Formats: sequence, C-alpha cells, structure tokens
Amino acid sequence: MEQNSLIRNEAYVNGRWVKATSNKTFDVTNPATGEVIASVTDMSREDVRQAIDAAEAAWPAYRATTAKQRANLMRNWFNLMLEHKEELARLMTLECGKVLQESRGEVDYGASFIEWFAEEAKRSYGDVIPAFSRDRRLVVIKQSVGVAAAITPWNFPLAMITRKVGPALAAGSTVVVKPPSETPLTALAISYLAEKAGFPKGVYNTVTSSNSSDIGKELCQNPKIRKLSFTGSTPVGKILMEQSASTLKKLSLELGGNAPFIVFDDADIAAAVKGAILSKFRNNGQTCVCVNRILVQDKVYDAFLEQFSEAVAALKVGNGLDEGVQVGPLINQKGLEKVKQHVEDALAKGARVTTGGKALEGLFYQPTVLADATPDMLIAREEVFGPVAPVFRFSTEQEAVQLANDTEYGLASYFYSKDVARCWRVAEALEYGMVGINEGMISTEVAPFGGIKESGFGREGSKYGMDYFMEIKYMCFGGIE
Ligand SMILES: NC(=O)C1=CN([C@@H]2O[C@H](COP(=O)(O)OP(=O)(O)OC[C@H]3O[C@@H](n4cnc5c(N)ncnc54)[C@H](OP(=O)(O)O)[C@@H]3O)[C@@H](O)[C@H]2O)C=CC1
Ligand SMILES: O=C(O)CCCC(=O)O
Repeated sequence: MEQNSLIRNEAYVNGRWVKATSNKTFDVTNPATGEVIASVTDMSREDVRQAIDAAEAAWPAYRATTAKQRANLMRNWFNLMLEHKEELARLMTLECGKVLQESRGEVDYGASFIEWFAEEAKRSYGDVIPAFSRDRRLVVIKQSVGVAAAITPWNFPLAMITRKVGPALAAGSTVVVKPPSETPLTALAISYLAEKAGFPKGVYNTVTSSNSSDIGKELCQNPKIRKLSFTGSTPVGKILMEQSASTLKKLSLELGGNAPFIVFDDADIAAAVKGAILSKFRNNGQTCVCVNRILVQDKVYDAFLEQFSEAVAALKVGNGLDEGVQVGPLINQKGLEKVKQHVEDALAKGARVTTGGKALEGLFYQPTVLADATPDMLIAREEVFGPVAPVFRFSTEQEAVQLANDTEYGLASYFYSKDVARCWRVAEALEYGMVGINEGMISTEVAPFGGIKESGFGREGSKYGMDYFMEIKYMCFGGIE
C-alpha cells in the first residue's frame, strides 16, 4: 500500500475530525486490485444532523463576511489543492480507478471551480429598477441561500464537490458534503485542505456513511438545509426530489445522460474519431457526458467504423497508477455487470463486435466497438457507463436529429460537420443542455454545465453557477420626497 499524507479516516464536522457515535467504519477498496485502502467513519442520520446544526450555526457569521474575505479563503484552498496535486491525483486513482493522467487533470479541473467562484464572489451584483412612482426606489440584491448540501458521485471524486461548494462558499453559504461511499478519501483530503486554508469552523463539513439512503433523507427533510445539489443517477435524483417536497428544498439535479455523437458525411473523419475516443473513453466511459451512441451517416459509415475501431483497439488497459495506461477498471461489480448485459443484449439483437467485447480479470473490460447497433437495443436507451461504443447508421440529417432526440435524457450531445449552416441547424435542433460541435471535450469551469428533460435541472460553473446558491431580494424604499 502506498503512503499518502492526505488520507483521513474520520469525518470533518464543525472544524473537528470525528468518528461515528457508533464507532462503525466502512472499507474503501481499490477497484484495480480489490485491496482495502482505508476504513472510514460510518455516520448515522443522527451524526449527520449534528453536522447540519454546525453548518447552520456557522452561517450568520460566514454570510456576513465580505466577498473579498471569502474569495481569499477560497484562493488559499485553490493554491493548496494545486500544491498537493500529485497526492490528490494518486488518491483519486487509488479509490476510483481513473488513470493517473486523468486524475491529474481532474485536480486542475476541480480546483478551477474554486478559483473561478472566488473571482465571481466579488461580482454578484444586484439591480436598481426604474421606479413606478416618484417617491419610491426599487432595488434588488442577491443573498446567500443558506446552508447547502452536496451529494456527489464517485466518477469525479474531487470536481463534483468543488463545482457545487465553489459557488456555495462564494455566495456566503456554509456546506455539508456527502461523498459517495466508493470515494470518500478524496473528499476528506480536500476537507483537510479546506481546514488548512482557514475556513472558520462549521463552514465546511464532510459526512461519510455507507447508508446513503438514510443520510439522503436527512439532507432532504431537514429544514435547516435550504439547498441541495446532487450529481448522480436519474432514479436517485427522482427519490431526492420526492423527499425534498416536505421542505420545498431548492434543488439542482445533474443526472444521467444518453449522449449522441453524430458524424455527418461532410465531417473531418480523423477529427471525429479523435473526438469520439476522447469523449467515449474518458474515465473508462464512466461520465454522464460520455458518448453513449455514435450515429454515422451512410456514406462515411465504413470509413469511420474502421478508423475508430483501430483507435479503440490501440487503447492500453490496466491499473491507472501505471504510466501509459489509458483505460482503468470499472468502479464496481454492478458497473461491470451492466456493461456485460448491454453487450450481450446488443449481440443478441444483431450487433457485431469489431474490437473488444470481453471481460478481463477483476473489474476490467476490453474497450469495445459494436457495429450495426439499432434503437431497440438496451444500450440505445440506457447509459452504459463503461468502455463500449455502439455505432448506428443513418441516412438523412432529419433522421439523425430524430434518433439523437429519441431519449428521455438531455445532457450532452456532439456532432461533426464542416457545413456551417448545418452546424447551426443541428445545434439548435438537439434537445440537450450542451452541444459539442466538432469537439468531443466540452467541460470547463467557464461554461454552464447541466441538462434538460430527465437529465435534471440547474447549471453548474460559469457566471450562471452562483445564482443557484443565492436568493433574490426585492427592496422597495418608499416616502422618498
Ligand atoms: N450523472 C452522473 O454523473 C452519474 C451517473 N451515474 C449513473 O448511475 C448509475 C449507477 O451509479 P451509482 O453510483 O449507483 O449512482 P447513484 O446515483 O446511486 O450514486 C450517486 C450518489 O448518490 C448517493 N446515493 C445513492 N442512493 C441514494 C439515496 N437513496 N439517497 C441519497 N443519496 C444516494 C450515492 O452514495 P453511495 O455511493 O454511498 O450509495 C452517491 O453519493 C451509473 O451506472 C450511471 O449510469 C452514476 C454516477 C454519476
Ligand atoms: O459525469 C459527471 O458526473 C459529470 C462530470 C463530467 C464533467 O464535468 O465533464
């Protein structure tokens, strides 16, 4: 087991490192080896309630700080993350299997939300509205929403936390973070760095538990939490929304996707292959914006399939800590079973493997391309969340758009074409929150990330991100002569 000075086993509540009242712990394992990395505090609902109380108690003083004071704390935290980049990256690879190169990228990406929102804190302007009578003055200000909770997924152990707490902390909210039981160590490591950055006690809290459904109920039903931001599967998002009804909690839900990747016959095929590899195999296919369906126009179908299959066959699979590895393991057995089921179903319905198609040892699966995919296959309807790329065929632009939109999801979409008029037409017709045009990698802190339809609502990152952690207050001054 490698040493890592950032490993913490206890939860971080009210500026202290705490055990569960029951003293229980749960194990965190390395998906590449099955080895137990650490045992982490297993909190109960009652333990979490104490963290919420601490966050609420810390809110009045924290919201009263100036934007510049908050920005300075965030800047310290950002710098500490970058100082500890290598250790954070290795920890992330250990607990989620992501290849080291991508983990290093995630530290930069995750930290960028803290830097961005530290800057945005100073720009949360209000408005002065022209008054409807001479003796009034109408002003709008924005204020922190209150205590914010974040429930985050294992596929981005760092960035999905910072993308939520960045705007919250900038806006003057205190936070309670509930990381997934698969990857609590990165979350605890950045809590340690938040402590070193100087956030006052109770402002930043991280609760760990193996009982996410119980903790989820507390975070939804406790009226002290005013805002809940979640990234994860659509079914869990729906549960959280139902549970939040009793407190009319403000929600941001960033849920599953079923991203289409359309290659038109006027596309640069080499560029399309490169974009498809980037988007499909990022984090071994385990991101909500990963390509799920590749749609290729008749005339270029064979050429694309051949070049793409060749590129996929060349991907190096292995332990993410080994240099040169491009594709790591699936996160767990459930994830692996889903991949196997999708491939079996596709083969039974007439798909053909051009490369891959087999499970390897442990949680590894060969990067796979399935030709002749059709809309009746499971993989066309559900996100595979793994290294399998089904390639569909279409004839006309209208058919491509119709196929692309034929899903309840609406997160990311991509297409390749050199025709400018078509680029505008198709981009506008795609029912998705995000569109990559001749580009397979669209995520950045400066642009709004989020979906429509059953991919959820709310936007993260960008100048829009803070609005989801602020309330608008209208003030009407009367009696002004
Ligand atoms: N949009 C996205 O980015 C993601 C999408 N997914 C999709 O979901 C599928 C399943 O992955 P999975 O990890 O099970 O995703 P989940 O949606 O189950 O997990 C995401 C987060 O929600 C927590 N959680 C799970 N159930 C509840 C609940 N009832 N109340 C409150 N919190 C809860 C998890 O905690 P814990 O892990 O401790 O149970 C984790 O922190 C994937 O195959 C993929 O299709 C998954 C992850 C991210
Ligand atoms: O998969 C996800 O949960 C979304 C993160 C991906 C990204 O930010 O690009």
